[in-house]
This record gives sequence, structure tokens and C-alpha cells, in this order.
Amino acid sequence: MAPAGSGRPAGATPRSGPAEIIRVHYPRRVHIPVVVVAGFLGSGKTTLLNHLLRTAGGLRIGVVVNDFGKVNIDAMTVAAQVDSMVTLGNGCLCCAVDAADLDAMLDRIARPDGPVDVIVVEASGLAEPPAMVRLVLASENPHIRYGGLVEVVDAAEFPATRERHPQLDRHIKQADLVLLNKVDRAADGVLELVRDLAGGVPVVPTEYGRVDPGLLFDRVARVEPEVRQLTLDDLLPHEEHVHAGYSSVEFADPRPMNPLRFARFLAERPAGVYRMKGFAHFGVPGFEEPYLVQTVGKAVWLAAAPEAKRRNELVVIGSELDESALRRGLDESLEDAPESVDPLDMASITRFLPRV
Ligand SMILES: Nc1nc2c(ncn2[C@@H]2O[C@H](COP(=O)(O)OP(=O)(O)OP(=O)(O)O)[C@@H](O)[C@H]2O)c(=O)[nH]1
Repeated sequence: MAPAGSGRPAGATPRSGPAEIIRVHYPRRVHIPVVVVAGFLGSGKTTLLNHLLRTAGGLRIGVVVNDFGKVNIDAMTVAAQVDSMVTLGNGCLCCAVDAADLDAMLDRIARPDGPVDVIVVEASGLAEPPAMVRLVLASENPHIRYGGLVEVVDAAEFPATRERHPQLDRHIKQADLVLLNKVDRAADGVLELVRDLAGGVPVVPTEYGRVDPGLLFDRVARVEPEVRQLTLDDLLPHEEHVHAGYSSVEFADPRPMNPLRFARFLAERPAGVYRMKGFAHFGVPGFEEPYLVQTVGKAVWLAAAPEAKRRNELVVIGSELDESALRRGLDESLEDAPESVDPLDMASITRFLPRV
């Protein structure tokens, strides 16, 4: 893959093999994922952020640091490595900054020609995670999309924190992904307990926030998808040098999907799934073109992908995935007679398209 963010001109991406086809695969309308990282004081959010900044390759990460208090320690810690820094220094983002203020922050860094590929909002340790997510979802910036709520949980302090802050159980359930950090200092049984509390939300154990950035966001820079076909390999996280703790399942099938059954599969979000991405097609009269499909937690986005192949190619990423149940769910979503499907059923799919 070309170094992300290398600024290489369109069409100049070198790929091995003579049969390299350069194809437009993503919609031209670009959406920058905004990942919210929450967690109690000291759980390891800044450590995670620094790890992401160090290991994201050429991806340009914009950071919104939401510190509580006047002294901006987190911002100073990460500042040296950040491409574009916007700090919310006036207190807890969820209670002191309204959506318009966050929008103003995002506007400074989230532009199609802007300086970043991904935005991470590090929430103050005191922030209520769903309030942070609502701020991102309420943003009127047309260039962003919600990239998931990652809750960092301190495994070493888990029993004590839970006693002091019973809302921790709720935070774990509300997250799209739980990073159970400090497993090097965790008592026996904490991982099992957190997985139990999470009720299907993927839980990935980490030390010093060392997680593959590919779990949190695509390793492909925004400039790239416009110049070449996205491969399954691009979509898969790479696990070298990081504590794995998660897995991915690839599904490829040329047969079309049934819109109702596939929509149900997306909505049901099988246990342990954090992200799904790839392409799906339905072959229903009037809806022959494939779609780019992306999910993060409970959120689903679709985009028309007219130049993609008419086949399903999906990557499912998560923790403790039940591969055979996933494959069964996807197999059961396939449709042998797409021409006889009621085109109105496509509403279950097209409702995930961006509103224009
Ligand atoms: N043993 C151990 N220590 C860790 C781990 N991850 C982070 N720490 C340490 O925990 C302390 C707190 O980490 P931070 O990353 O600052 O935590 P934070 O969530 O950003 O804290 P606030 O900004 O106060 O909310 C630091 O001293 C880290 O070095 C880990 O996996 N294991």
C-alpha cells in the first residue's frame, strides 16, 4: 500500500503485479471518522492516544483533547506528535461545550482537503460517554462521520473503580468497543467479568494501550481510495507487534444479498462485532449497483459504489467472534432470486444512505 498521506498524485500508486487495476471504489464524498475515546481518570486514554499516534503509519490523526481544568497536561503530553491540535481547554466537553462549539473545532481540522484522515476526541475522564457521542452525531460538519465510542477501562483498578462509580457498568455496555487496559496488573477473572458485563460489546485486553490502530480506523488514507481499488487486505487490521485480542472474518460471495435479511443482520450486530466494512450488492431491479457498507458499533452507513464489483466482500472485525455464526448469518442473508424481490424492500437498506 502506498504510504498513507504521502500526497502521491492520483493514479501513481505503485502496486505489485502487472494486472494492477486502478479503479475508483469509494464515493468521492469523503467522511472523516471521529472516534471518541472515553474512560475514567487514569485508565490509559492518553497512553492509548500516544500509541495510536506512534503506530498509525502515514495516517494523519487530528486530536481534540478535552481536558478538565486549566493545566493542559494531556495536550502537552501528546502535542509533540500531533499533526493538528485543537484543545478544548474550558472544561468538560459534555457539559461545558455545546455541539456548535465542537463543530467549530471539527471545522478547523475536518475538511476534504484538510490536514487529517481521522479525528480522535479524547474525552475528559469526567465526561459521560453518550453525551460525547451525541455531540459528534449532532455535528453539522458534512465531512465527518461517527467513528465509534471506545471506552478505556483500567483492569488493575476495576473492582475499586466499580465500587466508587457504579455507572462504570453502564459505560461498558454503552461503548462500541471496550479496551481493557493494564491487563499486566489485573487480578484473575477481570477480563471474564468485564466481558460478562459488556453483554456482546467487544472487549479487547491491552497493555499500555497497545492496540492495532487498524482496529479503530482504516489504515488507508483518504487520498487513496479514490485512486485504486480497496482490497480486503487493506480492510483487515494487521496484528504484528501488538497484543492481538481480536480477530477478523472475511466473507466473499458473488450472490446478491436479500435487502431485508441483510438489514436484519446489520441491525442485530452479532456479539463481539466492532466494525464491518466492505461491499454488498442486491441485484434488485432498479438497485443493481453495489454499495459500500460500514458499521461501527450500532451505527451503519452505506454509500453507492457504482464502480465496485457486483459481489459481496465484507470484513468483520471484533473480539471473541463466533465465526461460524457470522458466516451462517451472512449466508442466510443471500438471495437466489433477486429479480423477484420487491424493490420497496430496498428501503431497509437505502435508509442508511447519507441524506442529501
Ligand atoms: N501498568 C500499566 N500502567 C499503565 C498502562 N497504561 C497506562 N498506564 C499508566 O497509567 C497512568 C495513567 O495513564 P494515562 O494514559 O495518563 O491515563 P488517562 O486515562 O489519560 O488519564 P486522565 O487524563 O487523567 O483521565 C500512566 O502512568 C500510564 O503510564 C498499562 O497497561 N499498564
